[in-house]
Amino acid sequence: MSNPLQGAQFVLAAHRVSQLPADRGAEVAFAGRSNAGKSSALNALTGHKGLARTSKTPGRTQQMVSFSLPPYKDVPVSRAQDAQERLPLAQAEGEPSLEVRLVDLPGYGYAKVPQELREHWRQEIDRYLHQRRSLRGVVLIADIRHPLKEFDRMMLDFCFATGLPCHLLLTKADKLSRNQAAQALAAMRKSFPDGLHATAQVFSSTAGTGVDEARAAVVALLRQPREGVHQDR
Ligand SMILES: Nc1nc2c(ncn2[C@@H]2O[C@H](COP(=O)(O)OP(=O)(O)OP(=O)(O)O)[C@@H](O)[C@H]2O)c(=O)[nH]1
Repeated sequence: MSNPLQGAQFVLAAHRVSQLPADRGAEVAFAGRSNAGKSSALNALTGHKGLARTSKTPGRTQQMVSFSLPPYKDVPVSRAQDAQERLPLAQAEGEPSLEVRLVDLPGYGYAKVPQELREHWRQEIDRYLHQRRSLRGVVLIADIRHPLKEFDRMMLDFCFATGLPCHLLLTKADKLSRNQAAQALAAMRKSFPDGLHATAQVFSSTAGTGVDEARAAVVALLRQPREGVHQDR
């Protein structure tokens, strides 16, 4: 299967939402606690090993990092058809281009990050989720071996409250047997409240488990019409 997320390129790393690329087109944010495996997942999904830095030291991702999918960047509307054949997007009327981005949000919850910086990111992530009009959905990455933590719950609560779609990657599945992983997934799905616009899957960057499914989920999020997302975000 060809990779619809191939060719992702680093655009910029931002310390504030205001420093991110212009808020147009469509983007999907990758969120998760520090060390959950977010950078590894981004690398696996884009098929680009060195795209997001991976680290054995938790807390490395302390910036919002924006990646573009080049074929759709600055595609004039006259060529929209071409681009849509490759990654059909719900294009808002008057949209100047088909910019598509993935955004790596800072890993949350690493104890060694100074309190001041943690508070900064709590505020910026909140601002990002509430204000970013091009945001079509969130990929939440969590370690399949552990129950969801406060940050993960907050993210799901936010999605529930605003109607923002979420796809949960239960990663590091290679650390469990297939049966254990399936049970963890079933339990997770069961815990979703009715009305939460969320999907979940088993994933492993190391073993390549669930990569095609996750790519399809990201494309599905990018294709969400803007109206599908609650207007009061
Ligand atoms: N076994 C296993 N290890 C993984 C997997 N994904 C990531 N890891 C390991 O988990 C650690 C953290 O991975 P990262 O991808 O850097 O995690 P992150 O969430 O980006 O971390 P922060 O930079 O703290 O935000 C590294 O040692 C990875 O090698 C996986 O699917 N299986």
